Amino acid sequence: MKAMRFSWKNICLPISCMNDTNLKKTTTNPSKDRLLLLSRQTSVPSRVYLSDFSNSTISLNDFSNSFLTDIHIFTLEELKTITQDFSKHNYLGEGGFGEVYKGFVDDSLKTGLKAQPVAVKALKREGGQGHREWLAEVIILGQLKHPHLVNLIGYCCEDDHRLLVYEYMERGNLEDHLFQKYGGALPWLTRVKILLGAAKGLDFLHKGKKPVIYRDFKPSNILLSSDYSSKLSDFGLATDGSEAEDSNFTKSVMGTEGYAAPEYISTGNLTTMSDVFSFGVVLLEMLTARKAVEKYRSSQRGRRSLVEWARPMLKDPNKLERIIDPSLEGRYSLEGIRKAASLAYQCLSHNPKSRPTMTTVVKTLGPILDLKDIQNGPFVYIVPVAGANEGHDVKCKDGDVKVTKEETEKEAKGCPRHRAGRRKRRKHRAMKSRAVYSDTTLYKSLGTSLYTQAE
Ligand SMILES: Nc1ncnc2c1ncn2[C@@H]1O[C@H](COP(=O)(O)OP(=O)(O)OP(=O)(O)O)[C@@H](O)[C@H]1O
Repeated sequence: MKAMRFSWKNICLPISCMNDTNLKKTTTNPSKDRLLLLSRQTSVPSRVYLSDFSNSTISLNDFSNSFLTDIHIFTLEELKTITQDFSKHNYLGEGGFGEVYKGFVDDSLKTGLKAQPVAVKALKREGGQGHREWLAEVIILGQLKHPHLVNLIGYCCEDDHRLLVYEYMERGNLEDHLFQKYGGALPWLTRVKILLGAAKGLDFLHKGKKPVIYRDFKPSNILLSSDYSSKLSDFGLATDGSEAEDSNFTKSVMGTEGYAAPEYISTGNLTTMSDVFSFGVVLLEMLTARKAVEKYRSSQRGRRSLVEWARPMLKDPNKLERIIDPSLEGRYSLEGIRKAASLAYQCLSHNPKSRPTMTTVVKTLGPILDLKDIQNGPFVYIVPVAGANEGHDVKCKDGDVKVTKEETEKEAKGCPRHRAGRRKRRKHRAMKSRAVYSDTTLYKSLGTSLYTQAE
């Protein structure tokens, strides 16, 4: 999905990817001196930060990439080969950075390269923001390795071409699953498992000496493996904490509408608590299967914030079930839902200091995964709502189209929906009906590791 970014910072770092053959061994630039020192290190190097590059004309190619962990440098020709010249058959999608293609690598391409499918992201060459984003991905993902961060396998930096090569994630991004682009509605425990993994990824980022602030936490940036293990991707907007000390670092607000913390939008002050707020938004999306920002032609202002709409109901046990994704068909632990709603409420606090840390979020979500008092209803087919964000208004069982009770209640509570063309949409949806699997079904088919806390 292309992000709807409400403001865009375009940092042009004075960095070149061309070899500087005249590079002197000592400079008057402390950042450059630090980089040269790091480049000569043979033992385990200390971490390199984004700010190390900001005042420097030094490039990644100017010194050995000793600080990058297991990162391969590819030529453009090699990446063309593995993606069949970026053919449309290999096309996976497009985001703000550029297009993404599937490829396959093995050690015939580079010695020591594990045989595996990969995703190759190619920077839009006309896009202004690209170089800083590309660099952030290489610097951060090239050094930080964790089971819940997508693995960066390598990069290409040739003339003005900037590409990134990641491990391939079989199930694509969470947004497509949650909003039912394909597959059945995600079962409750799968949602918890995905959230827990993503929370662990954020917690890891926040725990460093200089915390990494991810800044763009949203479902399209959470990738899923075959067993629904989640990994954070898209580190283009991430900041490793070093930039705040840098006078060149602008305080422009970046991110995606609906996910950014209110204090960050109003002051530009970015903290780890901004990520916690975004996590709360995604947690709310997982509970409701509604998008952070919903657009309505019929409503007065034309758009509605999920957070503002749902927040009052999160702490009211009598109202809570009204906002829960009806396609779950009640197949969830009520205690788990209540705990998750209470956690979302805390994450979405206006006061950043009242929000929990990601460590607390992980500790709260873990036990919810163990609550398996989940009802198993009959096997039903759900007709997904267009974008699943206009209200879960239509449910199809045995070919019937019915309007659910929730729909009536939601409308009564000021949750507007499109009326025009509804019949037409139902027909269209009925053709694309998808099965809803119970958690138990997935548990069996994917093995017992699915809902256990492996890491
Ligand atoms: N490692 C990967 N494995 C499999 N699919 C991927 C991988 N990385 C990206 N994709 C897919 O490529 C498409 C584009 O992803 P990308 O991360 O560039 O953009 P986005 O996150 O959808 O949008 P934005 O950049 O605006 O946040 C998405 O469909 C995504 O699921």
